[in-house]
Amino acid sequence: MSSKRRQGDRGDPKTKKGKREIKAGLTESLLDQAGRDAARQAWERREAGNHGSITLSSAPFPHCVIHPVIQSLEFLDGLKEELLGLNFNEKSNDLYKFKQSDDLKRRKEPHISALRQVLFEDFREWLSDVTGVKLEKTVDMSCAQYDYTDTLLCHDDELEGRRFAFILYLVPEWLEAYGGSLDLYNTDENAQPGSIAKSLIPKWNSLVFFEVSPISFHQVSEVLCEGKCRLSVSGWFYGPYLERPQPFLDPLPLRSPHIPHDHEILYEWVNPVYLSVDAQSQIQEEFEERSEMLLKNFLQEEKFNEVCSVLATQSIEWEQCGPPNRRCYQRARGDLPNAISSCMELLKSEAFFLLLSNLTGLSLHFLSTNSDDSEGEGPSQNNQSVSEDDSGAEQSETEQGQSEKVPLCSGELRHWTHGHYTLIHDHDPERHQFALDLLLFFGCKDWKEEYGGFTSYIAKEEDEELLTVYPENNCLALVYRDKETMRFVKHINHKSLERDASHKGFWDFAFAYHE
Ligand SMILES: O=C(O)CCC(=O)C(=O)O
Ligand SMILES: [Fe+2]
Repeated sequence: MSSKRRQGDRGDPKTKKGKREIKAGLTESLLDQAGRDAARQAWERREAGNHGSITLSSAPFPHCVIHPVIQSLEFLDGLKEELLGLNFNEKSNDLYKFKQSDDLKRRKEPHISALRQVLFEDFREWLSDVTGVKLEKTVDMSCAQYDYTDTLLCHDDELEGRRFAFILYLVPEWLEAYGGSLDLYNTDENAQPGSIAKSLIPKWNSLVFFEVSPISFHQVSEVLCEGKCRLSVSGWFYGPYLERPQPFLDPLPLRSPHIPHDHEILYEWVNPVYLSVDAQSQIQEEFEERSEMLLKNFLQEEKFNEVCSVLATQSIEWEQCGPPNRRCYQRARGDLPNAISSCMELLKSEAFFLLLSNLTGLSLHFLSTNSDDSEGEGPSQNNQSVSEDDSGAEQSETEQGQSEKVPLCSGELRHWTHGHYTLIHDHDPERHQFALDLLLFFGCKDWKEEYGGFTSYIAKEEDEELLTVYPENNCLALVYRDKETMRFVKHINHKSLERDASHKGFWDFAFAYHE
């Protein structure tokens, strides 16, 4: 059957219903033998330079821009028309937001077929020759459309067998200010991305390719201009599998036991409606069922307002958190203004651990009545986590062989503004753990869902969304997360600046509590 299909694809187009053959010719520089030899030599020596329409560069990792790449401009117009006629699907997750066409592997449109042929036959042959990598015939290409606020955040493209990534740009005249550049990242001694080393502005009829490697970190920066469509065809060439180095592990956030503080601190800070025994047992019942809870107006109003105004007006030392393939936001450090450090203290206090135990049914304090030893079961057997099918069986596992477990917490004050996000990644030390997540929001007035900045909880492997927490003033979100649950904060896009052009964004206290 495959030979039949191949024949069908390649049947002589001139005679087929008398149609004119559509061919996408490559630029002279790619056909010329002398140019090819020069490019091969330069690639081998990692030498930057121009060879006709080919520009080779080696920093921050080997890549190449070919402009122009296709000889016939008429062909590209036809191609663009066919591409825009395809069905596009909105794609959105932690890493990206853009529109992707149906797979181009089997499309029969004449220009798309011709492009497939020229890229995966003629160009692949050139690429193989120049780079010395034997490339397979595997076709992997799709069409992407990035509009206002779309982005593809920092990633390395690594997947078994991918050796070269390519992108053919079909964009109108493009300016740096439009965003949508292909940014290439520097990497540090741990092969983690840092700053942006180079931004490539997309150009009509240009093709970029780069070697996929453990350091080929890149992003499509957010498109900042309304009404501009960044259209491209991209994909990968496959070859022999390369060994990957061991992944870099993030250090585990520092966890500490509660700090001594009696319940006075609760009466000072927390809305009294959450302090009555009745309210707490009602909340606990609901939490045990749903594993999540939003407590509105959580702090007393004056306290909330005080923290808000300090956040907005007093100087706080913010540290940029990375690496960009994992996160991008600001974390408070150093000496904090009084109102802020007192709020931190509240969340770390013994009284607060007990309050959380009462609100959730988790055993975060030895005085909590939640450890149902009498039934001979683990402390929180009755707590179903946000991932549905959890039996809670792993609860009895001891952590790092500790015989006596002390409830612990870690937490930080974070600032969220345009361009910030967190990503799900395989080497998150917080993954595969049970935890009670706490988020408490400030400065979110008029924040809209379309800005991003919400926290999404998803089930591992499936892209199924379990729960989304939207930033909301003085709202305390509690989520019991299990080993199968992952979370991310959605990229905050350019629209967020319509709310406050001064990049104020919002703030949250983000804590995790472990039984
Ligand atoms: O469109 C671009 O410039 C890059 C696309 C990309 O990195 C990808 O699709 O993996
Ligand atoms: Fe990529």
